[in-house]
Order: sequence, then structure tokens, then C-alpha cells
Amino acid sequence: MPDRKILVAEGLTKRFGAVTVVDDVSFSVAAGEVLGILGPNGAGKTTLFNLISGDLAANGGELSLDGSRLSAEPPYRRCQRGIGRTYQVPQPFGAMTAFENLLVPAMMSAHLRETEAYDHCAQVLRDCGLWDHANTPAGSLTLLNRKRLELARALAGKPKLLLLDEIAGGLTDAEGAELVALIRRVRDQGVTIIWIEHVLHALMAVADRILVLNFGAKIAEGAPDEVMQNPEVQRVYMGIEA
Ligand SMILES: Nc1ncnc2c1ncn2[C@@H]1O[C@H](COP(=O)(O)OP(=O)(O)OP(=O)(O)O)[C@@H](O)[C@H]1O
Repeated sequence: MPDRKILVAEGLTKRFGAVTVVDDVSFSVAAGEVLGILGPNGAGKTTLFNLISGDLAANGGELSLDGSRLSAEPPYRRCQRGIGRTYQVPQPFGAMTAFENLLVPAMMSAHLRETEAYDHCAQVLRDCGLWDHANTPAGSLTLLNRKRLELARALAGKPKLLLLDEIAGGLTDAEGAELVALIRRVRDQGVTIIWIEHVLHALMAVADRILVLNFGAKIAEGAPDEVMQNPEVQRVYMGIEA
């Protein structure tokens, strides 16, 4: 695996009032890598994504994407520079069809022209198992299909760095296996992925490395097996006392 760093975070910090929810977190992600993020509820995982996507401004620290500074860029610029994300609660344009929902990032973030955008969106809908719902208004989709659409919208923008926020929850085993296969295909196309996930077996099936947060601070980072054997991780995440 090449060692070119796509994302580098140094000392990222976010406070809400007196509470520090992301506490001096540093890490990097190499091109083509899948980094999993674990941590108990409220550990600061989604807030970390919000700092990377620009939905929230950091109180301290630096971020760079592909070697150039990201920290001062607004969210739309970060999309255009290749950061795509999903939200825990899917946020489609409810009145637009699934296909129209994909056209927006394909044209605005990936800057595809109309014909290219149509072809790309059709392919993404097929990849994500949504082709039969191409013309369904997003607001009428089932929860599972809204989750698929959330991933499809992120992929439609042709991200080089994809942030996935808990997309496997509530799926059957077969749907989970399908999702893992899809994420592997996306990774194999060269997309770098950071994936927050509580469904451990899904994350473990894909992640190259795992980073663990607790109370906003990084408590472990490394190969998945090694991290899961870490006594502090077992204590805070799985409630196992040594
Ligand atoms: N906008 C906000 N204002 C105030 N506090 C916030 C805000 N957003 C998040 N928090 C708090 O920051 C802490 C971290 O929240 P965050 O959503 O990042 O955790 P998380 O690790 O993603 O949790 P989960 O696994 O439950 O999704 C929590 O205590 C949360 O209540």
C-alpha cells in the first residue's frame, strides 16, 4: 500500500462551552486505507467527522488534505476538494427522486457535465442496489434504502476521502454482508475511507487500522486485532475489566 498521506490531523480540538469533546487528536490516513473509528457513545466520533467535513469549526489543531491546508476551507470547498460523507440520520432532499439526489453532488462536487453525471449516477445507483428506486422520491424510501441513498449521494460526488458515519446499524446479516462488499469495492477503486461503526464485525471485515476515542481523546490506534486486545479498549468499549 502506498504511504502517501491523504488526510493529516494534528492536535484537533473541539470544545462546547467548558466541555472538550475532541481533545488534541492527531492521526493520519494513507491513500487507499480504511481507518475504522470506535468509541463509546458520546466519545466525540461524529464531532471529529464534523471537524473534517467543516460542519463545525475546530477550536485548535490543523488539518491537511493531500498535503495542503484544509482548516480554513468552508464545507463546500472541502466537498469540492474530495471529501464526501454520510450522516447518521440520512439527509436526502426528500421531494427529489433518488436519481436527482445523486445528480446534485455529481454536478456540484465532482463537476461532471450532464451526460457524464447521468452515467455516473446510474452506475452508483446500481452499485448501491437502488436502481429500481431511481425515480422514487427520497422521502418515500424505506429506512434501509435511505441509508443506501446516503452512501450513494456521498459516492456520487466522486470523493477521494469518504467519511462513513454508522451506516451498518439495523441491517440484517445479508444486508450487512452486501454493504461490506460494496465498501470493499469502493476501497478497491482507490477511495480512502474513514468509517465510524458500532457493528464491529462489519468494521473488522474491512478496516486496515482502528483508532479508538474515549472522552474525546485518542486512547489506541493500530492494527485491528492489536487494538481489540488493548486492555484499555476492552475496558472502555466492551466493559471488560482485566
Ligand atoms: N452541537 C453540540 N453542542 C453541544 N454538545 C454537543 C454538540 N454536538 C455534540 N455534543 C456533545 O459532544 C459529545 C460528543 O458527541 P458525538 O456525537 O461526537 O459523540 P459520538 O462518539 O459520535 O457518539 P455516538 O456513538 O452516540 O454517535 C457528546 O457529549 C455530545 O452530547
